Amino acid sequence: MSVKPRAIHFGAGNIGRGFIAPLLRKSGYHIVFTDVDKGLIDTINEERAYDVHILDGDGSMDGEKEVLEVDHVKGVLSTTNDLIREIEHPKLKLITTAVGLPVLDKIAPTLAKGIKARRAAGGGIINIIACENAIGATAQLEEKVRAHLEGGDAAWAEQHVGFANCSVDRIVPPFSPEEHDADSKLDVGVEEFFEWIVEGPSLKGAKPGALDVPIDGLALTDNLAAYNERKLFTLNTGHAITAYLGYLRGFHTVDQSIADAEIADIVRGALQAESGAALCRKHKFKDTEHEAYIEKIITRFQNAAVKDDVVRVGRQPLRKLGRGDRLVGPARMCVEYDIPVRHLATGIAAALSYENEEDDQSAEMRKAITEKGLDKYVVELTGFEEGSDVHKGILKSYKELEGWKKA
Ligand SMILES: NC(=O)C1=CN([C@@H]2O[C@H](COP(=O)(O)OP(=O)(O)OC[C@H]3O[C@@H](n4cnc5c(N)ncnc54)[C@H](O)[C@@H]3O)[C@@H](O)[C@H]2O)C=CC1
Ligand SMILES: O=P(O)(O)OC[C@H]1O[C@](O)(CO)[C@@H](O)[C@@H]1O
Repeated sequence: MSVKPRAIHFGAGNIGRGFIAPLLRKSGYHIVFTDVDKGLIDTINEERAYDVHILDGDGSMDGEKEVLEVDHVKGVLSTTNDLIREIEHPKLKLITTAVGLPVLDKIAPTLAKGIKARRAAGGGIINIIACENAIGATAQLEEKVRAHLEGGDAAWAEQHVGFANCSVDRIVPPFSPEEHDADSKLDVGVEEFFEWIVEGPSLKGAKPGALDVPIDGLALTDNLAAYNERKLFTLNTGHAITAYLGYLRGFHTVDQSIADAEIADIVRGALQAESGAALCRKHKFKDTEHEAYIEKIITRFQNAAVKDDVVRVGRQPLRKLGRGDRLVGPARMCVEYDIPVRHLATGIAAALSYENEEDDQSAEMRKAITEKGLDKYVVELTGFEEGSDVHKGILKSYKELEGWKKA
């Protein structure tokens, strides 16, 4: 008897359609997208399929290397009871999310309601994986879901719902169907590279530590912390620095920015001698392998076919300046290992210099710098003491970058 497993994916956006769904579909899952965007859900239900354009080409086919179809998809609005019925569905095996970290708060009550309904319907085990750019995103979601469960429901969830953290890596910027002569506005453009690493021991199922229906392209690990930090403090660190410095220089895309020799030197300096050195010390990555990992990432930034906007990559600078996030996080790790952080300090200063009225966090940051003064604000944001080497380095770079703005 065929299994026909089902998966619900929260957030039918770029990562959902361009990364998670294609892998699930290839592995035999039927995908139910759920989103707050009614227009998007209606389109999914009208079209039932879309194409994923692999943007790693040589310039022929508009920079496209391959086009892959994702079919058998449907959509339900996340604000309706249809979603609860989907969570009850006996063939449901997996729930994934890619909605943005702050949105996990909003979906947690719905997930808890769905879990209660699944228990009442006599449903079986499911696993939940939050595919967001943050360390421990699923653990954060789990805590929020559990806050809405009590008594028998909480005990049932303990036995029947696995919450597994993961690291997700694929560059999926907004895609223009018109530019690519694409058939559907659901189509999405992605780089060829992807990496999805999931914490195996947290998964529940017939075989502990594994999914009952394995996903081709998903790797399991019992050491997620290392891969999570490797990805966030390399890909995201380099990407953010490239974006903020590029923005200051007036570039529009990541590939334009990384083609600037000075920017590329700063990014390499931050990733190799600083975050890379700390990551290798902490997680015992081999130097040569880590160097190759960095170089592969720089090649990915150079991919002109994805046309990744620096404004997208730099979005929400205050989140990116969080103490555990991609800029301050690796700098703090370097300090722990006595590694000087000249280039990371420049990256932090570039984020602090980000001036884009259309980004609420940029506006909030500019206001705070004016009201509190940069010295104090850097202490508040980063936790680095006033007068420490890193603190001084950030202030010095911030001044130097003022010259970039005028250039
Ligand atoms: N785009 C990328 O290259 C990558 C993104 N990520 C992470 O994936 C997450 C999603 O990013 P994108 O796909 O780029 O964003 P996106 O904006 O393209 O998609 C997010 C989707 O979530 C939906 N949504 C918002 N609130 C919702 C709610 N309450 N319930 C259900 N759906 C809701 C939105 O309507 C939208 O369709 C973020 O955490 C991002 O950091 C991670 C790796 C790569
Ligand atoms: O999605 P965020 O966290 O705002 O950051 C953008 C980053 O996420 C990615 O979309 C994928 O990791 C990168 O392109 C970029 O570094």
